[in-house]
Amino acid sequence: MEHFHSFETRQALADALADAVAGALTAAIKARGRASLAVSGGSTPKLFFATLSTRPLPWEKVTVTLVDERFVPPESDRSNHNLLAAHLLTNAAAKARFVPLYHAGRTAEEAAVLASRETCGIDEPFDVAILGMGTDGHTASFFPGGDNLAEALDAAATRGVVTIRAPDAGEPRLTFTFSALRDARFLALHIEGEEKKRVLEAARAEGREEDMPIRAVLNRSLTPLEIFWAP
Ligand SMILES: O=C(O)[C@H](O)[C@@H](O)[C@H](O)[C@H](O)COP(=O)(O)O
Repeated sequence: MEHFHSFETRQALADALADAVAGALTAAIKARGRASLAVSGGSTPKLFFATLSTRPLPWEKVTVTLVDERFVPPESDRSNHNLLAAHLLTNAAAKARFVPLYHAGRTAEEAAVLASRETCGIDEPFDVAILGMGTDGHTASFFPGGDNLAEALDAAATRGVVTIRAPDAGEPRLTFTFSALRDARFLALHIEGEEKKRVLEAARAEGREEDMPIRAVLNRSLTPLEIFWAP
């Protein structure tokens, strides 16, 4: 099941997505005293992050982590941690607790084990998970041709963080498994531009998940997928 939300501008999308996320976090805090938010990196979410960061929430009760991370130090301009530090974990949201996936001085595999351990203290399921999508149909770090794709997409796999290496991924990646994302209480896909809309249409057509891993989310998520799109 999915709902498609279309906006005239990227700022209107950022406002609406920030409202929806703030609402979901507020509801979680009311129900359980705390909230969790897993976000994706890449270039698309900057405006949304900046907008969300100013929302007046009890951010000290919110734990933020990454859906996926590039295996680079946080100083790198390829780092999603770096992106969050600059755009999300600032303003009111500077009070949130951030749990990184990257670990210095470790192999990617060791970092995945550590990240799985450190993030398993976060309530399951995530209150909010926001996904992005690449024009090759990847989401999170579920890349076509990824060496660990079968495990990453296996709904029965242990929830946690695994490594993925893929020809188009650049550096090795750390990613939450599909099993850890598909039941988020609020699950959104944030995409912008006509090209990504066409890619989404192509993913909705029959085909193998391994070719366009976003299909796993479209077809097998346990929560209705809220798709936010602007030109
Ligand atoms: O670290 C990452 O690269 C991601 O989390 C990834 O899944 C991203 O959401 C898509 O690649 C879209 O990226 P863009 O927004 O840059 O198109």
